[in-house]
Amino acid sequence: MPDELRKLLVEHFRWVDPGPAASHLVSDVSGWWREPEILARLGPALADLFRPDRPTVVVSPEATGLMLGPLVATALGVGFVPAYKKRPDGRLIAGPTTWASTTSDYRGRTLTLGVRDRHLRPGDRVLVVDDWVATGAQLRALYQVVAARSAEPVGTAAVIADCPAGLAAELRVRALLTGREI
Ligand SMILES: O=P(O)(O)OC[C@H]1O[C@H](OP(=O)(O)OP(=O)(O)O)[C@H](O)[C@@H]1O
Ligand SMILES: Nc1ncnc2[nH]cnc12
Repeated sequence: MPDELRKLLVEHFRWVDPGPAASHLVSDVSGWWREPEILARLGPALADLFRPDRPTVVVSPEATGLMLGPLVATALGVGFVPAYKKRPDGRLIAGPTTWASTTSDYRGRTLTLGVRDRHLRPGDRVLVVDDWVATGAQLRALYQVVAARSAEPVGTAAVIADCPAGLAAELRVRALLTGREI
């Protein structure tokens, strides 16, 4: 386990109080991108969690995942595919796209996540990468999208697994930190 990196991740993470109207603190991981050592080591550390599973592609949801996923894909020597969230303003993603809706996520939202069809091939071994797993709602929707494209979700590499061990096992989540450590 990369203990030095784990220490740096905790050090450069912030809980932020958005103000009196907010019901809970929000996470701020922006400090991770500002720290060159974290930026250099995070992709390889997450990639190592799944190297033996031989992923052929990395998929991550917007927004934070779009920064993290390419670091992991580069470390694995595979390609990267962004997953988009359907927008309330109706703006479309260009090209045929497979969508799946989430159950209620950690903020009580129901989201619809989509991936362009041409970027997932039958037989692809898909590694989902994200910063945080809470209810697993977004992961479940992404796994549905992957399966609908006849590809296989091998699991999820996350920085923080803030969920029960049973859920992490069911969704094949491997993480660098638990919710209690942050
Ligand atoms: O386990 P869940 O309940 O599905 O929640 C976890 C997801 O929620 C957060 O993203 P968010 O949608 O807040 O987007 P962000 O990356 O823009 O912060 C986080 O980055 C995960 O993608
Ligand atoms: N970014 C985040 N993702 C999931 N759960 C959270 N709880 C607080 N911040 C979070």
